[in-house]
Amino acid sequence: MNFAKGVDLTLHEGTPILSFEGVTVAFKSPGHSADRPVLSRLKLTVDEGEFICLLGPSGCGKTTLLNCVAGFQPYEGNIYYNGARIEKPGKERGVVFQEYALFPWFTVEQNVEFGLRVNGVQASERKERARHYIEMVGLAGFEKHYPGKLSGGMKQRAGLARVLANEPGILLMDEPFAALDEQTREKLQAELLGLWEQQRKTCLFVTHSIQEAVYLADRVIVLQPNPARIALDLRIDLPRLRNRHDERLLQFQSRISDALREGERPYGEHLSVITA
Ligand SMILES: Nc1ncnc2c1ncn2[C@@H]1O[C@H](COP(=O)(O)OP(=O)(O)OP(=O)(O)O)[C@@H](O)[C@H]1O
Repeated sequence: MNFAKGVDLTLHEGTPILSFEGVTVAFKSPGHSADRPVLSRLKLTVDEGEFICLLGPSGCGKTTLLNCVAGFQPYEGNIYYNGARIEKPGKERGVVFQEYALFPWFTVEQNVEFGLRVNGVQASERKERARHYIEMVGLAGFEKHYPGKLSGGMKQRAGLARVLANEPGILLMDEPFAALDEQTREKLQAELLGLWEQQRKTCLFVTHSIQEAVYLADRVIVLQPNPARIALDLRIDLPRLRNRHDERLLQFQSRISDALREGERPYGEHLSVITA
């Protein structure tokens, strides 16, 4: 796999690709007659090629937001991807889950080919694309292995290859490395940036780790709950690959940590919305 050592990957096109306009999602809440809003009139714009990390306390609505973009979650308001309102799932929006989402009875190769088969891609192209993406994520030689024989990191590589093979324009990643040990997680973070350098796909990446967010993102967005609001929208304007001990990275971490703590104050004590 290609690594992006020393290359400035911070620049992006600056063209909006994804926009949220007044997005509201409310769920039934036990014991309450009215639905409880998780997202309320949320506004957000994402530029093409931008790598965004979403952080926020558990239950604040990160997955709900991602699910809306994936087309899994009905919502009020509008979310436009590439000019079209998102109404349902589409192969231009690829989702990478924490739990790998591999079929245990399929080999790596068959898992990677699965989405292509569903989308009617011809056998010869399926084989070629599977080979290409399996190699890209560093799993060449493991094509015939079943997921049960792979480590957590390898499973997530296979999960990534499966999504990349559909050649989506945007990657929606919901805590994809959360289940991995720290060493593997750090390795995959660097590898993901290597892939991102090659492909420059827009990424929306949910994480609970401040360190992961500042290492990966162009922009870190901190959400606060009830309903989700953007408490911080912070641009991490440092070249990649970043040194995890860089003083500037630590300063970004402490701003994010402050924004997360802000939500722990009793209602009414909040400062106004902070932006970078
Ligand atoms: N289908 C649903 N029906 C009812 N409530 C739901 C549903 N999906 C999510 N919720 C509620 O909406 C809120 C936001 O959930 P969501 O999973 O988006 O949060 P999150 O920020 O991703 O949390 P975590 O960090 O723990 O994964 C939670 O209170 C959750 O219980």
